[in-house]
Amino acid sequence: MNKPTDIIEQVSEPLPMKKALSTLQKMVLDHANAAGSVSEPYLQTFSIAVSSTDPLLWLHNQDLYPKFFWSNRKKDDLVAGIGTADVIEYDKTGPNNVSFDILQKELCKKNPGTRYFGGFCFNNEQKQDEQWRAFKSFTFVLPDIQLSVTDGTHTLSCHLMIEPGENSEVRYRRLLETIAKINSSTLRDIPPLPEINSRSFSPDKKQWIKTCNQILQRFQEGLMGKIILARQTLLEFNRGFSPLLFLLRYPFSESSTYRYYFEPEKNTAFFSFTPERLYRRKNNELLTEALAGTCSRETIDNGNGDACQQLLNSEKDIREHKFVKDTIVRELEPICSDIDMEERVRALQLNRLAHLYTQCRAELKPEASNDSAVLKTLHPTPAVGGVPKTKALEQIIQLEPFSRGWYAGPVGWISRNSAEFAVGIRSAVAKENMFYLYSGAGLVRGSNPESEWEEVDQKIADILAITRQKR
Ligand SMILES: C=C(O[C@H]1C=CC=C(C(=O)O)[C@@H]1O)C(=O)O
Ligand SMILES: [Mg+2]
Repeated sequence: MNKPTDIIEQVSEPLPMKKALSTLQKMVLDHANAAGSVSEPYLQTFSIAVSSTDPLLWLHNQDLYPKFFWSNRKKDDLVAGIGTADVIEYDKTGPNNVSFDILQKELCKKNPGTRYFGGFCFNNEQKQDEQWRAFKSFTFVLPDIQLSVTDGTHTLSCHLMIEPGENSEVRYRRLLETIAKINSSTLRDIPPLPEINSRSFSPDKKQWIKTCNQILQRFQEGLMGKIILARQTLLEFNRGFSPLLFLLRYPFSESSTYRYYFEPEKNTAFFSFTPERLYRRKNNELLTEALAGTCSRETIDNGNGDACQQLLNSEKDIREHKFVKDTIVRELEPICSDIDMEERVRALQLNRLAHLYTQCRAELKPEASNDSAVLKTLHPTPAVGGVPKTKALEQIIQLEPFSRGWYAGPVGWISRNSAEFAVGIRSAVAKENMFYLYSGAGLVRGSNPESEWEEVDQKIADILAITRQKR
């Protein structure tokens, strides 16, 4: 057998889904007959062009788990995946750096020429609330089957991982059974969401204001420069349903956000509509950014004002942004040979919000051209943590009345030489009929607790609007 990743591709005109599935089965079967044993992890990828299919609808029509979905901001890289050909996961409390190293080490062993999709919790030192149980400290999945859309080209692939000492025949048989379970129907029926029974906030507004004032006092004492405090909004629906409905109903065509979804068990999922990239790496080339400082259209001139202009003139938001920008540059210095952070701050217009935004390109030193080094350096930026970092992280655990789980953690994909991680904000974790929404706001000297409460409301407004759609 060849090593370590074999890519078996059938080059043909795009086939309709049903035909593509049966052709994939044939390709797998042909290789199953030549199977042998392996001395190191061996990965096979089979792929075939398939005719245009909406990956979210396709995912919605499947009844296999886990499920995931990824779309980058430009929407030229979409992937829907199901099942596990392989998983790299970890579930012990401890420093984030340990998690990053473990993922890196396991990935190196497999050296995959294809992508694993997953995420990390925000702070693995924190004991997590029950709704996060299925997500673990981190989970990265190589799916059995995936439908990807890259630059408009649709590809159906399946993966097969054989570990040393494993019976490869069993693996092939299992994969063939999984392909046989794929539903090729293109049903477009997207049911409305059920009714909401109750909604509650943690902390409530009174407690939020009290905590913010405590923090403002710390700023006065010169103990801290910035901290991001988050809120949890709990929605209780009158019955359980597929959280994927939130993605199917998200008005994404108008917004330049990532869309991330991971459903490890049926109806238990984490999803995020985040505008924020943590980084994109290709070999030693790194792209990252500072995104912090917010203005919502609704809050100026009844929605008629220019949120971008307002933001560029806001001294408090510029300062809030600068903490992130300066920290990124300072922390990248030891691991980069070249850093090019944009001088000028721009405003980025989203659906209802605008953010201050600066892009950064950097070249990683050879010894730091790996994702563990980059994750340790960048996560969490002061767009979700604070300054100084360690102090802010301690305060977050002490002051927030819930655990963050994967909220604000790195979510995305990783492979042998490249990776892309978004920051899992504007997110929710769903467990049957309970949906926990998370969002936060950066506090700096001069922040107004009431306005920060409203800023968080605006940040989850896109998700909440979906619950009000009638059909
Ligand atoms: C922490 C969040 O947003 C961050 C990203 C952009 C703007 C932010 C702000 O202006 O406070 C936050 O730092 C969140 O949405 O949960
Ligand atoms: Mg802000």
